[in-house]
Amino acid sequence: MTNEILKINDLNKSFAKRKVINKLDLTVSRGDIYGFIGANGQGKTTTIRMITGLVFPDSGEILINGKSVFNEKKTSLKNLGAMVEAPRFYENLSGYENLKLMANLIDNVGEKEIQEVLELVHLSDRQKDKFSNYSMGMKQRLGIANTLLGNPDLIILDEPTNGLDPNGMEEINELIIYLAKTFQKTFFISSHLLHEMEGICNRIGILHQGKLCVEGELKELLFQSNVANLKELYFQKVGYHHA
Ligand SMILES: Nc1ncnc2c1ncn2[C@@H]1O[C@H](COP(=O)(O)OP(=O)(O)OP(=O)(O)O)[C@@H](O)[C@H]1O
Repeated sequence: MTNEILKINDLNKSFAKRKVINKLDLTVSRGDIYGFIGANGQGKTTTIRMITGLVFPDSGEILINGKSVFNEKKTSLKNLGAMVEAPRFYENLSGYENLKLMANLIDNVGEKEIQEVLELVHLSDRQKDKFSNYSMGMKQRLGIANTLLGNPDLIILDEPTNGLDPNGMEEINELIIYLAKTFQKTFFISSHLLHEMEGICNRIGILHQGKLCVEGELKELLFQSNVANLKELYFQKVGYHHA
């Protein structure tokens, strides 16, 4: 078992003639809460869609636990749970019914595990409510419950706190930290919310112009760059542009 749970080597992706991802290298180690940070349109979602096998790169390599997402798709993706953009569920089904449908797609996931993941995200007592009646925070938590089905080691969350109020954000952040500490889950979280990321991530990578302009342990990066926080680090590395 490799300590590098996610490894991206020399990844490239263009749409029409626009290069979005340009020689991207990235490493996530087991146990990290990794913040994948970048401004709007820098290619975070595109990268995540490539990691989850939804989009094909032009070239390069993505390994999960040392297994290629493109050459060994089934084995590599078995160890991955992902919530890409907003979680998509059936509005007229309950939270439970939605999870049950997702669980049916995964080998060896039964009733017990569905109830366990609902408990973990604090939705047990609302599992029979229709998804359409859930608050945004509840919808995100159901999305995270879905990523936990099948007990993967690596969880990818694309902007998990986008649109949530401070209380909803705190709930999601606490849940991520709890799952990482209690079940040794590794998280790869994309966001442009610097303060949020600083609060939960041990390691970060800043995506700028298609590649990482900085990657490493957050505390070390702040120390080495002689800055007080992630926001200062971000502007030091990326620069400040008037819109
Ligand atoms: N299928 C597609 N066809 C053409 N262009 C695309 C496609 N998907 C993404 N792009 C373009 O690629 C660039 C990166 O988009 P992406 O959604 O990956 O960025 P992002 O960092 O996730 O941004 P945001 O924070 O706004 O979600 C954008 O310019 C976008 O318009």
